[in-house]
Amino acid sequence: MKADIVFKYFNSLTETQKQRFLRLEDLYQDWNQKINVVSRKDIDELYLRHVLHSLGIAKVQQFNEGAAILDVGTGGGFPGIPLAILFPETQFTLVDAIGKKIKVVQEVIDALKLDNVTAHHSRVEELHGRFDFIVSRAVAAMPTFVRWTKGKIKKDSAHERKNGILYLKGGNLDEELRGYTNVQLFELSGYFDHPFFDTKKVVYLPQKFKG
Ligand SMILES: C[S@@+](CC[C@H](N)C(=O)[O-])C[C@H]1O[C@@H](n2cnc3c(N)ncnc32)[C@H](O)[C@@H]1O
Repeated sequence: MKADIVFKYFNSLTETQKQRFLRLEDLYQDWNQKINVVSRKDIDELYLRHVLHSLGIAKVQQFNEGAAILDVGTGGGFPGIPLAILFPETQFTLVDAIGKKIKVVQEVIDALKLDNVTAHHSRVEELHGRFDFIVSRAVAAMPTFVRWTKGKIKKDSAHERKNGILYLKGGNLDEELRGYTNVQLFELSGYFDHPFFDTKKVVYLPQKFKG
């Protein structure tokens, strides 16, 4: 069973969570035939490259009940959908600038009856509201991303860690992250034993407030 790789690293899932993870394969296979939201190469490795990778954020930060999380540029729903399955008491907002991607995300939300997720067709710069954490993968370089999401993080923290950005990135980030003195990198190879994660990281950038 392909979802086993997820169950191996998240071994205290409820039956509902397991069933939801298991359904992702059929849902994405089906939707990908109609609208290409996940690259053809990656769809065969959905649980490794998309689901488990998304859940790497959860190894770094557990989200509290009632917390608000924004997934910027969610595409087909990553990392937002796997995280919303894992944290059913946390509220997730998934946003993407491309309508057909949000249509797929909405179909997945409906099929799984995920009542803790809302999906919006919008550029993030035009979205209102404030969130505890902003999560993302493969959307923009950090300086652009920080500019787009400015003013969207709540000042008061509901978690031990300060509110901020949790971004899934790979490769050498020295150049891109130069100038962010408060950034922290978490190597996913420390949590998941598979070559796919060799260069993968969660980049945590705490929100800075003036005054
Ligand atoms: C490479 S895809 C990544 C999708 C998903 N995060 C993943 O990792 O599978 C980048 C996505 O970001 C979206 N995007 C880019 N700029 C955006 C913006 N300013 N606001 C909202 N979505 C944006 C694009 O429409 C696209 O779906």
